[in-house]
Amino acid sequence: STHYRAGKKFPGPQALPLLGNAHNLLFNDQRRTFQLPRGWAAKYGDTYRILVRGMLNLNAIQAKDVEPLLSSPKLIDKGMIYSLLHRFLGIGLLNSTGSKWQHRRRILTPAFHFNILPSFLLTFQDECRSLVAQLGQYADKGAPVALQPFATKFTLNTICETAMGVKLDSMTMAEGYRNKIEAIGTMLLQRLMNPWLFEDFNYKLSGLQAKFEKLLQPVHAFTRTIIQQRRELFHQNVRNIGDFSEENIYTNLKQRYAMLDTLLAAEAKEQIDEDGIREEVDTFMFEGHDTTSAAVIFTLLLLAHNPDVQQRMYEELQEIALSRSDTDGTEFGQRDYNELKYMDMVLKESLRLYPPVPFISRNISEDTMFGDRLVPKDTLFNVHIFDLHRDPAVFPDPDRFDPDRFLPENVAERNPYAYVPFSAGPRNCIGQRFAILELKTVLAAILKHFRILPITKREELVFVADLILRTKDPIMVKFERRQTQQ
Ligand code: HEM
Repeated sequence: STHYRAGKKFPGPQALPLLGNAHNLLFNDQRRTFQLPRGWAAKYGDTYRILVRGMLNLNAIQAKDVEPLLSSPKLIDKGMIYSLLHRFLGIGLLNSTGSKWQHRRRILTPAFHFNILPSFLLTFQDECRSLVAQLGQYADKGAPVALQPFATKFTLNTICETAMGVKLDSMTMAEGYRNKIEAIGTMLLQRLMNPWLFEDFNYKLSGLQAKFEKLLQPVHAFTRTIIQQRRELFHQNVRNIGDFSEENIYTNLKQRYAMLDTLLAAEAKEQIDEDGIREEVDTFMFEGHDTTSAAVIFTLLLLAHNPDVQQRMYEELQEIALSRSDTDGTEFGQRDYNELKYMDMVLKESLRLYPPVPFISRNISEDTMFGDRLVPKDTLFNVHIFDLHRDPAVFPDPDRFDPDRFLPENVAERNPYAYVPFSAGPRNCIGQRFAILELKTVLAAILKHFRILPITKREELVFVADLILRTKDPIMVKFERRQTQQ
């Protein structure tokens, strides 16, 4: 077939007649499933192919093939794995395509404009105060901290308030909602790990479908209730304001702006209906919390092992605090966070080594040339961000943590597609600036109060296959109060 012939131009493990490479993929546990592509990346050192059910499956690990894929305005269809998310998220910004995606992206882009970020910053800082108080209790006891529950609670609270305008901590439903979101993640993963469960028929037969629906029901109901409550508030306000113009939505509301308000304004203009709003709100809740949580965890781990880097970040924070022109409050403003150039480099290097989204996937929607090789329509084209970020030709000694890799002069020398933690091109992460500001806020808050001491070693990390970069065992550090606090 076309796929078989096209595949011959790419290196890859031997494919068996009929089976293709199914024998390589089946019966692996999560740990081996994560390791398998790492081994292939090292062995082939170039985009490699596998054949699954007669379909060509290409795996890019270098900028030269990532660039034409991600920069293309045409190759924007997501891979089939994303269809597992349909029942949960509907077909929203993350997994829609074509004109629907374009329309939604146009509606939602203003919600992430840099003018909006300051209102989100207030929420980040509220949640940081609560996080620092919790970590302080562990510091005082000298007890180790397993980072995941703290980081996830922080990011889920933050996204709930910024996307939906709901403070989770104030609600009895909060724990329940958090637990269900986590259980949904676990079930999605279970399905991902067992390809025979991909078929809806098999999923139903296994009894898992019913269990999944039972989890989804209250989560969807929660989102729907929030939308209805917020719609009432929104229309009360808008009646006063008199129109739906953008500056009114963002600046004149009595309550803090939430992304949902942008969707409600679009609804009032009949650009989206209630199910559409729910799709987008659930998408933000899903995409916006686990990713950022992973970034918090791995950055703290790296800092625990690099006290000199912590010290430099701490000094930078003090420098900015001293040089501030707007001394109206004690908290940093958006401009102050923008000045944290060294912290920025540290974060970038952390997202290089531990990209929260280690893997993305596209369905090639038309025959396309990659260099001198034809990639036929309906090829599944994966980008292994984890391996791309460890290309030794671009990042020498790739496992070494070195923020200087992101000095402007070093960045200038690289192909920008060699480093894509937020993807790139038309389908890049809409929440990128939001995430970076959130990460800077939480790092600043933690470094101001604590030294981070190591417990888990980097060499001990055992990664497991998942939608988000995750380890088999908890990642632990210790927090120690700084003597001098300002
Ligand atoms: C460190 C944190 C984050 C990382 C590493 C990250 C990474 C990514 C990546 C790699 C993609 C491309 C996915 C693909 O091609 O399938 C993406 C898309 C997306 N992200 Fe993020 N993300 C982060 C935070 C966020 C936040 C905070 C939000 C929302 C508030 C968000 C919302 C989205 C959405 C809606 C998309 C789909 C965009 C589209 O297809 O038009 N992300 N993200």
